[in-house]
Amino acid sequence: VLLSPSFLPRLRQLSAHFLTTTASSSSLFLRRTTTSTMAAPAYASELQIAQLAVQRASILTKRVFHEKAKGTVDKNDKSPVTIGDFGAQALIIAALQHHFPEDAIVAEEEAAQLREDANLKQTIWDLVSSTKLDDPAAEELLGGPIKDIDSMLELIDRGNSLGGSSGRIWTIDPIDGTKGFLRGGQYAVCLGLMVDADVKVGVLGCPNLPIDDAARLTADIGANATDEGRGVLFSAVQGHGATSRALTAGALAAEKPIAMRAIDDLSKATFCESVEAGHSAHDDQALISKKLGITEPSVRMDSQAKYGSIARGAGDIYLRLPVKATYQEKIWDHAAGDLIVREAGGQVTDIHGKRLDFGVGRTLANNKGVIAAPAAVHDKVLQVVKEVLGAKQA
Ligand SMILES: Nc1ncnc2c1ncn2[C@@H]1O[C@H](COP(=O)(O)OS(=O)(=O)O)[C@@H](OP(=O)(O)O)[C@H]1O
Ligand SMILES: [Mg+2]
Ligand SMILES: [Mg+2]
Ligand SMILES: [Mg+2]
Repeated sequence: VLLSPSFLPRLRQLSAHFLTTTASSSSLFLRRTTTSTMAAPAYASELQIAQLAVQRASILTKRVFHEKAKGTVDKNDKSPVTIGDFGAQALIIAALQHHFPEDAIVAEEEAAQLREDANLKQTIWDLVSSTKLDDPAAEELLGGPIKDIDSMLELIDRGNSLGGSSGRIWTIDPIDGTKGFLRGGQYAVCLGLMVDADVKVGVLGCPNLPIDDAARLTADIGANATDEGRGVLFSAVQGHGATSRALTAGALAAEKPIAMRAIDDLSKATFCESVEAGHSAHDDQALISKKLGITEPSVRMDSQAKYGSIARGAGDIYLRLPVKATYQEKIWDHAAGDLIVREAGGQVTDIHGKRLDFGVGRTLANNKGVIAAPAAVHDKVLQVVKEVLGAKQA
């Protein structure tokens, strides 16, 4: 039984519990916990695989980021998708499939367009098949390379789950902030695990954010910026706090706990919002900020890098007020960020004060907009949001 093929994934899953990385070395070490009865930390294996999978996918997105031609195609909804989005999704799902083959996956992209375009498919395959972690043990832990081009397409389409309120469901945004990615700004590789609709693990790879948690919040990475001093991996496990570490190309770097800034005077707060005016209502957000007494201009930044930034105290408030009443936010745009902010001492709700409900499908159909702020001041921010939006409707 132990050596039967069906047992292998479970065996890998178990062994991952006993694998841990060390900051001082670029390789993974097998480290046994002291007694066999000692419980592994909650979701330790899921966290480690998620972090390494996001790191590996980030290597691929960085390669594409530095290319002038990013292989952009338009999706049905006219939003852009690049070879980086498809490639990163394939690599993340390959690692999840290797370790947790029974789990459902809700991912943003699908392979339909690639099946019809041989060149596009080949370009992505060239990229995917030549991207690996530079630490052999870590790469092997993720299951190594994808077998062939057809397997790659199948893996991309494994992300087609409809989601729901029960069981284990991963959610992936292979490149969040694709428009920022194309503009040369911030973007994030996002992965979350929900169990019965509750986010248990959240990981965000932000290749263009400064490694330094104390760096001033800025969306601008500067023309001709290099990767020097950039690249952060944010993580959280429910009930275990949030951390940041340098994003590497191999084994995991040493982690540091992160926390939101304690702000007693809201006028000193910094708030961040989307770059695209079509994604959140800049005018309403400006009014709210003014009513809160905030004097600093907002920092406009693409992607869930906003959640990571406020979680480490580089900013304080993230407002995402709806532009269109009909738009439903996607679960992959929020799951990891929601957990990371809450584990860092924040609160995240919609504009009605409801927690984000990840259990109703691929979208946040029960929510409108997002307000993320330090727990102590969230109510005050919510109150002002309600005043401003209420006055508009009156
Ligand atoms: N109309 C509308 N309203 C709200 N949100 C929308 C809308 N259209 C798209 N999207 C989603 O926005 C995701 C990017 O969010 P950002 O916060 O990065 O926006 S912005 O680019 O900075 O403006 C973006 O994620 P990616 O597609 O992964 O980039 C979309 O899922
Ligand atoms: Mg998109
Ligand atoms: Mg997104
Ligand atoms: Mg995306």
